[in-house]
Amino acid sequence: MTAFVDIDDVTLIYKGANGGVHALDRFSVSLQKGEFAAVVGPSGCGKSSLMKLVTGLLPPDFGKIAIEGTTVHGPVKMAGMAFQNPNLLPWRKVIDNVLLPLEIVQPHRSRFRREKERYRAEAEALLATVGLAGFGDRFPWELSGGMQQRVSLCRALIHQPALLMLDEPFAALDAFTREELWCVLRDLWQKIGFTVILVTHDLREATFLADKIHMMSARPGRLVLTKEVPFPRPRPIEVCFEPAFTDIVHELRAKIGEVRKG
Ligand SMILES: Nc1ncnc2c1ncn2[C@@H]1O[C@H](COP(=O)(O)OP(=O)(O)OP(=O)(O)O)[C@@H](O)[C@H]1O
Repeated sequence: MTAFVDIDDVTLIYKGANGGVHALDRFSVSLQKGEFAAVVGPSGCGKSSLMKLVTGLLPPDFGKIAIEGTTVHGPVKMAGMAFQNPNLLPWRKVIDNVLLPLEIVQPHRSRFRREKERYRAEAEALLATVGLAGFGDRFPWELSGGMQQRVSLCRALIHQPALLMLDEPFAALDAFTREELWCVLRDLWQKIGFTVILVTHDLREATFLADKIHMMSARPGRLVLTKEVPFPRPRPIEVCFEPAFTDIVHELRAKIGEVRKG
């Protein structure tokens, strides 16, 4: 079966003085449509760089990336993105933050004025799905960090992207809110069925959410391990307390400890 995302033998070197920074080295991973993949690895190993390559914000020096069989040569419109910082525009109401990509990305952009009411209804429905019904008219600064991150997920998904790219989206949240947001993401993914690449430092997060966990070496990032997570779907949060879950987290932690030492 053709991979939905095919990262094929990519190398990335940031040019600069002293020979530049060798960020990724011959990295290959592929994802099937609808798959949930997590990428973990030591700090600075090239995880965010990989996200930039997959979304077409940077070209690889060697190797190639293809999405649905088409080689990526520039920004990938079918991707939604969310980061550690929710990056909401403080002068726009929550609903207008969620609607922002539709004002930018075609074909929505040319329809936006004419069909604004329909788009608003879709945004309200998405906000309700993440537990923010009735919050559309608030401003971002009236919301907690966890609520802002829910808005950021809605903004990433409003144009119905086939691919969702998440770069440590829950890292700044407290442990309890983080687990709530894991469940929000799990439910959105199960309901909508997009493909996900999640970069995270949190091995419990990766094990709870992902179908497969890809571990990178210290820089330059190479693929050192792919771990399939065997727990059936839908996964209740209680799975995190099962011995088999803890075993996987320990196994990953031990491996990261080894690769950090090089
Ligand atoms: N624009 C850039 N120019 C030069 N070097 C860069 C640039 N962006 C990243 N790097 C370097 O490339 C390497 C990989 O960075 P990257 O941000 O991809 O790592 P990361 O795994 O996401 O890090 P962390 O886990 O700390 O967020 C680092 O050594 C970083 O300093």
